[in-house]
Amino acid sequence: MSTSIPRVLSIAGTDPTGGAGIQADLKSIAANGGYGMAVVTALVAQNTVGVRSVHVPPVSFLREQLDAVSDDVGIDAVKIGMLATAEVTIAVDQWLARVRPPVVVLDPVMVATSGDRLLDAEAEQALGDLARRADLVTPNVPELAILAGEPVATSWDAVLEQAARVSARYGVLVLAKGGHLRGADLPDALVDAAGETPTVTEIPGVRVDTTSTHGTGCSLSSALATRFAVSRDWENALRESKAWLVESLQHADSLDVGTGHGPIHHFGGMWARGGTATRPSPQEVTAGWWSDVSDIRAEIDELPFVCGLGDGTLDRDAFVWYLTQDALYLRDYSRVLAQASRLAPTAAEQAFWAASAQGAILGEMQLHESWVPPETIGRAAPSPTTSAYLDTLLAAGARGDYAVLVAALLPCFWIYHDVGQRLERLSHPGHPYSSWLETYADESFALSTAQAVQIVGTAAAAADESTRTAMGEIFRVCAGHELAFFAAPLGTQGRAVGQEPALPGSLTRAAP
Ligand SMILES: Nc1ncnc2c1ncn2[C@@H]1O[C@H](COP(=O)(O)OP(=O)(O)OP(=O)(O)O)[C@@H](O)[C@H]1O
Ligand SMILES: Cc1ncc(COP(=O)(O)O)c(N)n1
Repeated sequence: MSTSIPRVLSIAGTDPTGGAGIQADLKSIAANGGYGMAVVTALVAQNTVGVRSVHVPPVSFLREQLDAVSDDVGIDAVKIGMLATAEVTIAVDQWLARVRPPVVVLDPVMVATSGDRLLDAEAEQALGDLARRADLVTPNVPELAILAGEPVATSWDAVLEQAARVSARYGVLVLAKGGHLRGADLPDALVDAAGETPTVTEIPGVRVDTTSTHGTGCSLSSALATRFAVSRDWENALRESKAWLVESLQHADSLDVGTGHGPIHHFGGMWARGGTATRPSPQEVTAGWWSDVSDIRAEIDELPFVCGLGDGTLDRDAFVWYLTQDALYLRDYSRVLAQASRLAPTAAEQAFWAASAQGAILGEMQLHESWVPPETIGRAAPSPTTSAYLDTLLAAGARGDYAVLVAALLPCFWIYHDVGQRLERLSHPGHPYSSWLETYADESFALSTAQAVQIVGTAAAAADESTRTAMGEIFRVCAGHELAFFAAPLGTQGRAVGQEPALPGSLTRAAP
């Protein structure tokens, strides 16, 4: 198969109330992981109570529909349902002979649950020929009896024996279904008597207490075609399809459709597990956060410290004070990066954070040591601003929520790279801070930043709503810490070294 999403074609009749026929097939194919396509054999005026009338379009038009699909789209599996007439059955048989789709599941629909005929009596011979071409036939108990040319079986053992005779007669695998028998147990079995050694693979089940069973056969056969197209294993496909069908029956009563036998809820389990809320892409999340901190970024760009760093007029003592604080910051920042590596869900992310931890402690320490002697760093104490930033990061690391932790780590990459890129353009051979300016704009830091943005964005897109909100909040808090960190050496008003300013306005809005 060329794609992991199987393209499954249903050839069947319609049910305008959406519970059976082609409408049910398309829902079932989608719920079981396939791309559904549909060619209509007959238009049926029916509802949950019964069939009112059947309109069979000209067979030439059926052929046109079938060719329109197969001339254009690769077909991974076909499910055949209601065929209505012998002429339609023969046309489908001829198309199958020509196109040879890799998987064919035939649900030999003859009589609706309501008792109405959905296949002309004279079409039964043609249906037998079609069964020979199928990989799996899925008759209910009365349909099995017609295929066998025998009376209807009334016990599960009799159903299995009849299924074996049908399997041998048509040379096809048969799904024997217990749906029409009475009792709390509801087994299904794959019966193969076409080869040398007959086999019966029984999957036990219990009856779900509901009257909403309209379209179970249509839905099960579509699920089987879809799942087999992927797994190539009938037993596995049946186990999975039956588990899905049971949960769809369990959710059926939450629908309010019709006054007769209602439909199953094809997406009941899926909605309960995953809801219907959409999720933003990784890029949308991180772009949103970036624009949310545009005020903080603008404040950083205007800081006297950043402007002085760019034009080289910054007081050297202020720069050394900044680097000393940065060195103290980087030691613990590296530990928090290592914690992200410890919590990472994939080997690639583990390696990324571990490499970043090493980069922070080695590469950047070298830069600091060329400006500030290690003894000076050893004697220095972290300023309140440095401590506040580190406390936020260390606490996020200690809480152990990977997604929130990496969102907290991101501004240090992204804002530094962003500011660094602009400052680097101002660097020149005689610039007093050129070695610093060039570090944060270099290519490997740009690559690390892009990787960090990608990792954090992916974690945010996969996270639930409340985690994603917490990630965005801590991203803004840490962007605020970046602003405070750049502001600290001079203060927002350009104060002297050592006199740390009060927190800038933007920080008071988002407390760690
Ligand atoms: N009440 C139920 N509880 C659990 N499983 C059920 C129930 N009703 C039907 N099923 C499942 O649905 C499958 C199809 O049911 P059934 O044998 O009635 O086929 P069918 O008559 O072809 O269906 P349809 O109602 O579409 O004509 C069964 O194999 C069984 O696994
Ligand atoms: C078009 C079409 N195909 C199949 C069925 C069988 O389903 P059920 O036996 O649940 O009525 C149906 N009613 N309509």
